[in-house]
Parts: sequence; structure tokens; C-alpha cells
Amino acid sequence: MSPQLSIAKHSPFIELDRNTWSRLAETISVPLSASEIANLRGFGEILDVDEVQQVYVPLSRLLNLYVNAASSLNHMTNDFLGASQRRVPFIIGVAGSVAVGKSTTARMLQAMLSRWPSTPNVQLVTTDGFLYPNAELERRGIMHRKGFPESYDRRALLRFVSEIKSGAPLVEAPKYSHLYYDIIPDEKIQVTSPDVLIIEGLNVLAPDKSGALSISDFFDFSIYVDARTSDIERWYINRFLSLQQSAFQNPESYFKKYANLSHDETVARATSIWKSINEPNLLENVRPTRSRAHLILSKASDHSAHRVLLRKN
Ligand SMILES: Nc1ncnc2c1ncn2[C@@H]1O[C@H](COP(=O)(O)OP(=O)(O)O)[C@@H](O)[C@H]1O
Ligand SMILES: CC(C)(COP(=O)(O)O)[C@@H](O)C(=O)NCCC(=O)O
Repeated sequence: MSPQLSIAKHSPFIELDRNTWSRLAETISVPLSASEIANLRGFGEILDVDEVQQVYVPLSRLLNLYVNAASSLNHMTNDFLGASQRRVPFIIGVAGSVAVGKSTTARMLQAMLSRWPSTPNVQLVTTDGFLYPNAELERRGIMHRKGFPESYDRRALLRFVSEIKSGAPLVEAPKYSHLYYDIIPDEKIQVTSPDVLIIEGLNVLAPDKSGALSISDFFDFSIYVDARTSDIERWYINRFLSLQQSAFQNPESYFKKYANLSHDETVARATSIWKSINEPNLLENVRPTRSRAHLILSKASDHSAHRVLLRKN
């Protein structure tokens, strides 16, 4: 047997190409209208009814199976313990690079999962709320490391997730604004005992370096959104160009300093931010967590998912 085949044989993942994956749920129809899908789509993405039918319907069905199985196990465990039945949220982590399209995947899952009768209440939080405020990043001398593991208040994030998993009826998270590029001091996001909570962020699968608990220890399922580095760089630059024409024109935007750049200057600025912050973070911290995921959604250069890897166990 060639070394390549034996590596594949001993991989913890089953690999499915798009056609094989899409056939797993072809009898289930898309529960969203074309305009609902358009509203969930991020900048530059091609998400359409075909993509939802072929990629997200099977994913949502698989997750529904996991949620129902976790709920049965929870019931049986409580019976065994003689404890009262109390349901705690099923937590799904969504990881991947800046600009890979995590937010669209997470929003799509939220919309799809909430259509299942067993999980009408699906809530979504992003980990950017747990970034230190810019003033604190400046104080620590890590303003140029936004998105790196050390730029987050990891203790607060861990407390947040463990409170949710302990069944607390209301848990609050700080709120981040892409417009201000900073934490909004007086606003909070509330998590109110959902059936499913999706937690999306760059580093959600990162283990704690000192061996202590990390938030992924509280996940029931996790997804890594993957693509080639060169494709993600192009998506980042194209999105930056679109934002320069829209969001950066807002006088309140942190990036208003880029509002009058020419096309070439904007590309140069985006490339420099990508090369100095987001690509190193992807290579050093984010992609190394990929094999910790239960499922890897692998995207082709047009943003469509072309392959799914699912853990065998
Ligand atoms: N500077 C910005 N101004 C406004 N919105 C932004 C800015 N940067 C990113 N976004 C938006 O924030 C969301 C999260 O982006 P990001 O963290 O890169 O994750 P992803 O692209 O994987 O969803 C996306 O919807 C993106 O369009
Ligand atoms: C806010 C982010 C760190 C993403 O945070 P996440 O929700 O993934 O924890 C990222 O979108 C970002 O703004 N990075 C800084 C570098 C840049 O401006 O591209």
C-alpha cells in the first residue's frame, strides 16, 4: 500500500466530495426563500439555493441528528443520576480565517437549524466581543495583533461559555463594532437559554497553552471553514475594496482614513494588513487548529464548498 493511501486510511476523517455529500439529504428541501438566502450572504460570496441545497441542507440534517442524540444522552444521564431533567444548550463552534466566510456559514446554520422542531431557538455569538478594547491592546503593545489569541480576554470568554453550559438562564457578552473597530462600552449581547448556541470566531478551536480548559472543551460540535490561503487573501482584498466604497465612507468609521484612497492604494493597504496581521495569524494560530474540528468545510476559489471532511467517531 502506498504511504499516501495508508495515511488516508488512518485519517480520523471521512472525506466526501460535494456530489456524495449533497446526495445525503436530497429528499429534504431548502427551508429558506431566495431572498432569505440573499440576506444571509456575506460580501463576495456565491451562496445561492443550489449551495444551500447541496451543502447546508445535509449539514443541518447531520447537526440535527447530533443535537437529538445529545439530548437523549442527556436524558439518560439525568435518569441515571436521579437528577431533574434540565436541558443545556448544544454548542457549535465555527472556526476559520478572517475573510473565509465563517459569519455566513454561522448565520446560515442559525437559520437552517431553527427550522427543526427540536431546536426553534438558535442563537449566535462572535468571539470579537471578547477582544480587549483598543485602549487595552495599546497598553499591552499588541494593537497590531488584533485577532491573535493574546488579543482576547480568554478568561472572560471561558467564563461566558461555561456559564451557558451550566444552564444559566441569561448570560451576557460584550459587543464589538466593525464600524468603530473597537468594543462598544455600554452594549451587551444576551444569550437566553437557546436550544443551540453557535459560537463563531478565529480561535474558537485553539487549545489552552498551559493545559487548562479552553472553550472548545464545551463544544458539542465544531466546524472549521477552510480554503487555500491565496484564495482567502483575494477574498480579503476584494472585501476591503467593497468596504472602502461603502462602510469606510461613513464619517464614524475607524477606517474613514482610507475613504479617499485610489483603487491601487486600497489594494496596497489591504495587502499590507493581510500580510502583517491576518495571514500570519492564520498560519501560526488558526489553521493549526483545523484537525481539532468535527467537520471541515473546504471551499473552492469561488467560495463554493467542494469537499467535506467528517470525523469518523
Ligand atoms: N472593516 C470592516 N467594516 C465592516 N464590516 C466588516 C469589516 N471587516 C469585516 N467585516 C464584516 O465582519 C464579518 C466578520 O468578518 P471576519 O471576521 O473576517 O469573518 P468571516 O469573513 O470569516 O465571516 C463579516 O460579515 C465582514 O463582512
Ligand atoms: C475582529 C476580528 C479580529 C475577528 O474576530 P472574531 O469574531 O473572529 O473573534 C477581525 O475581523 C479583525 O478585524 N481583524 C483585525 C485585522 C483586520 O482589520 O483585518
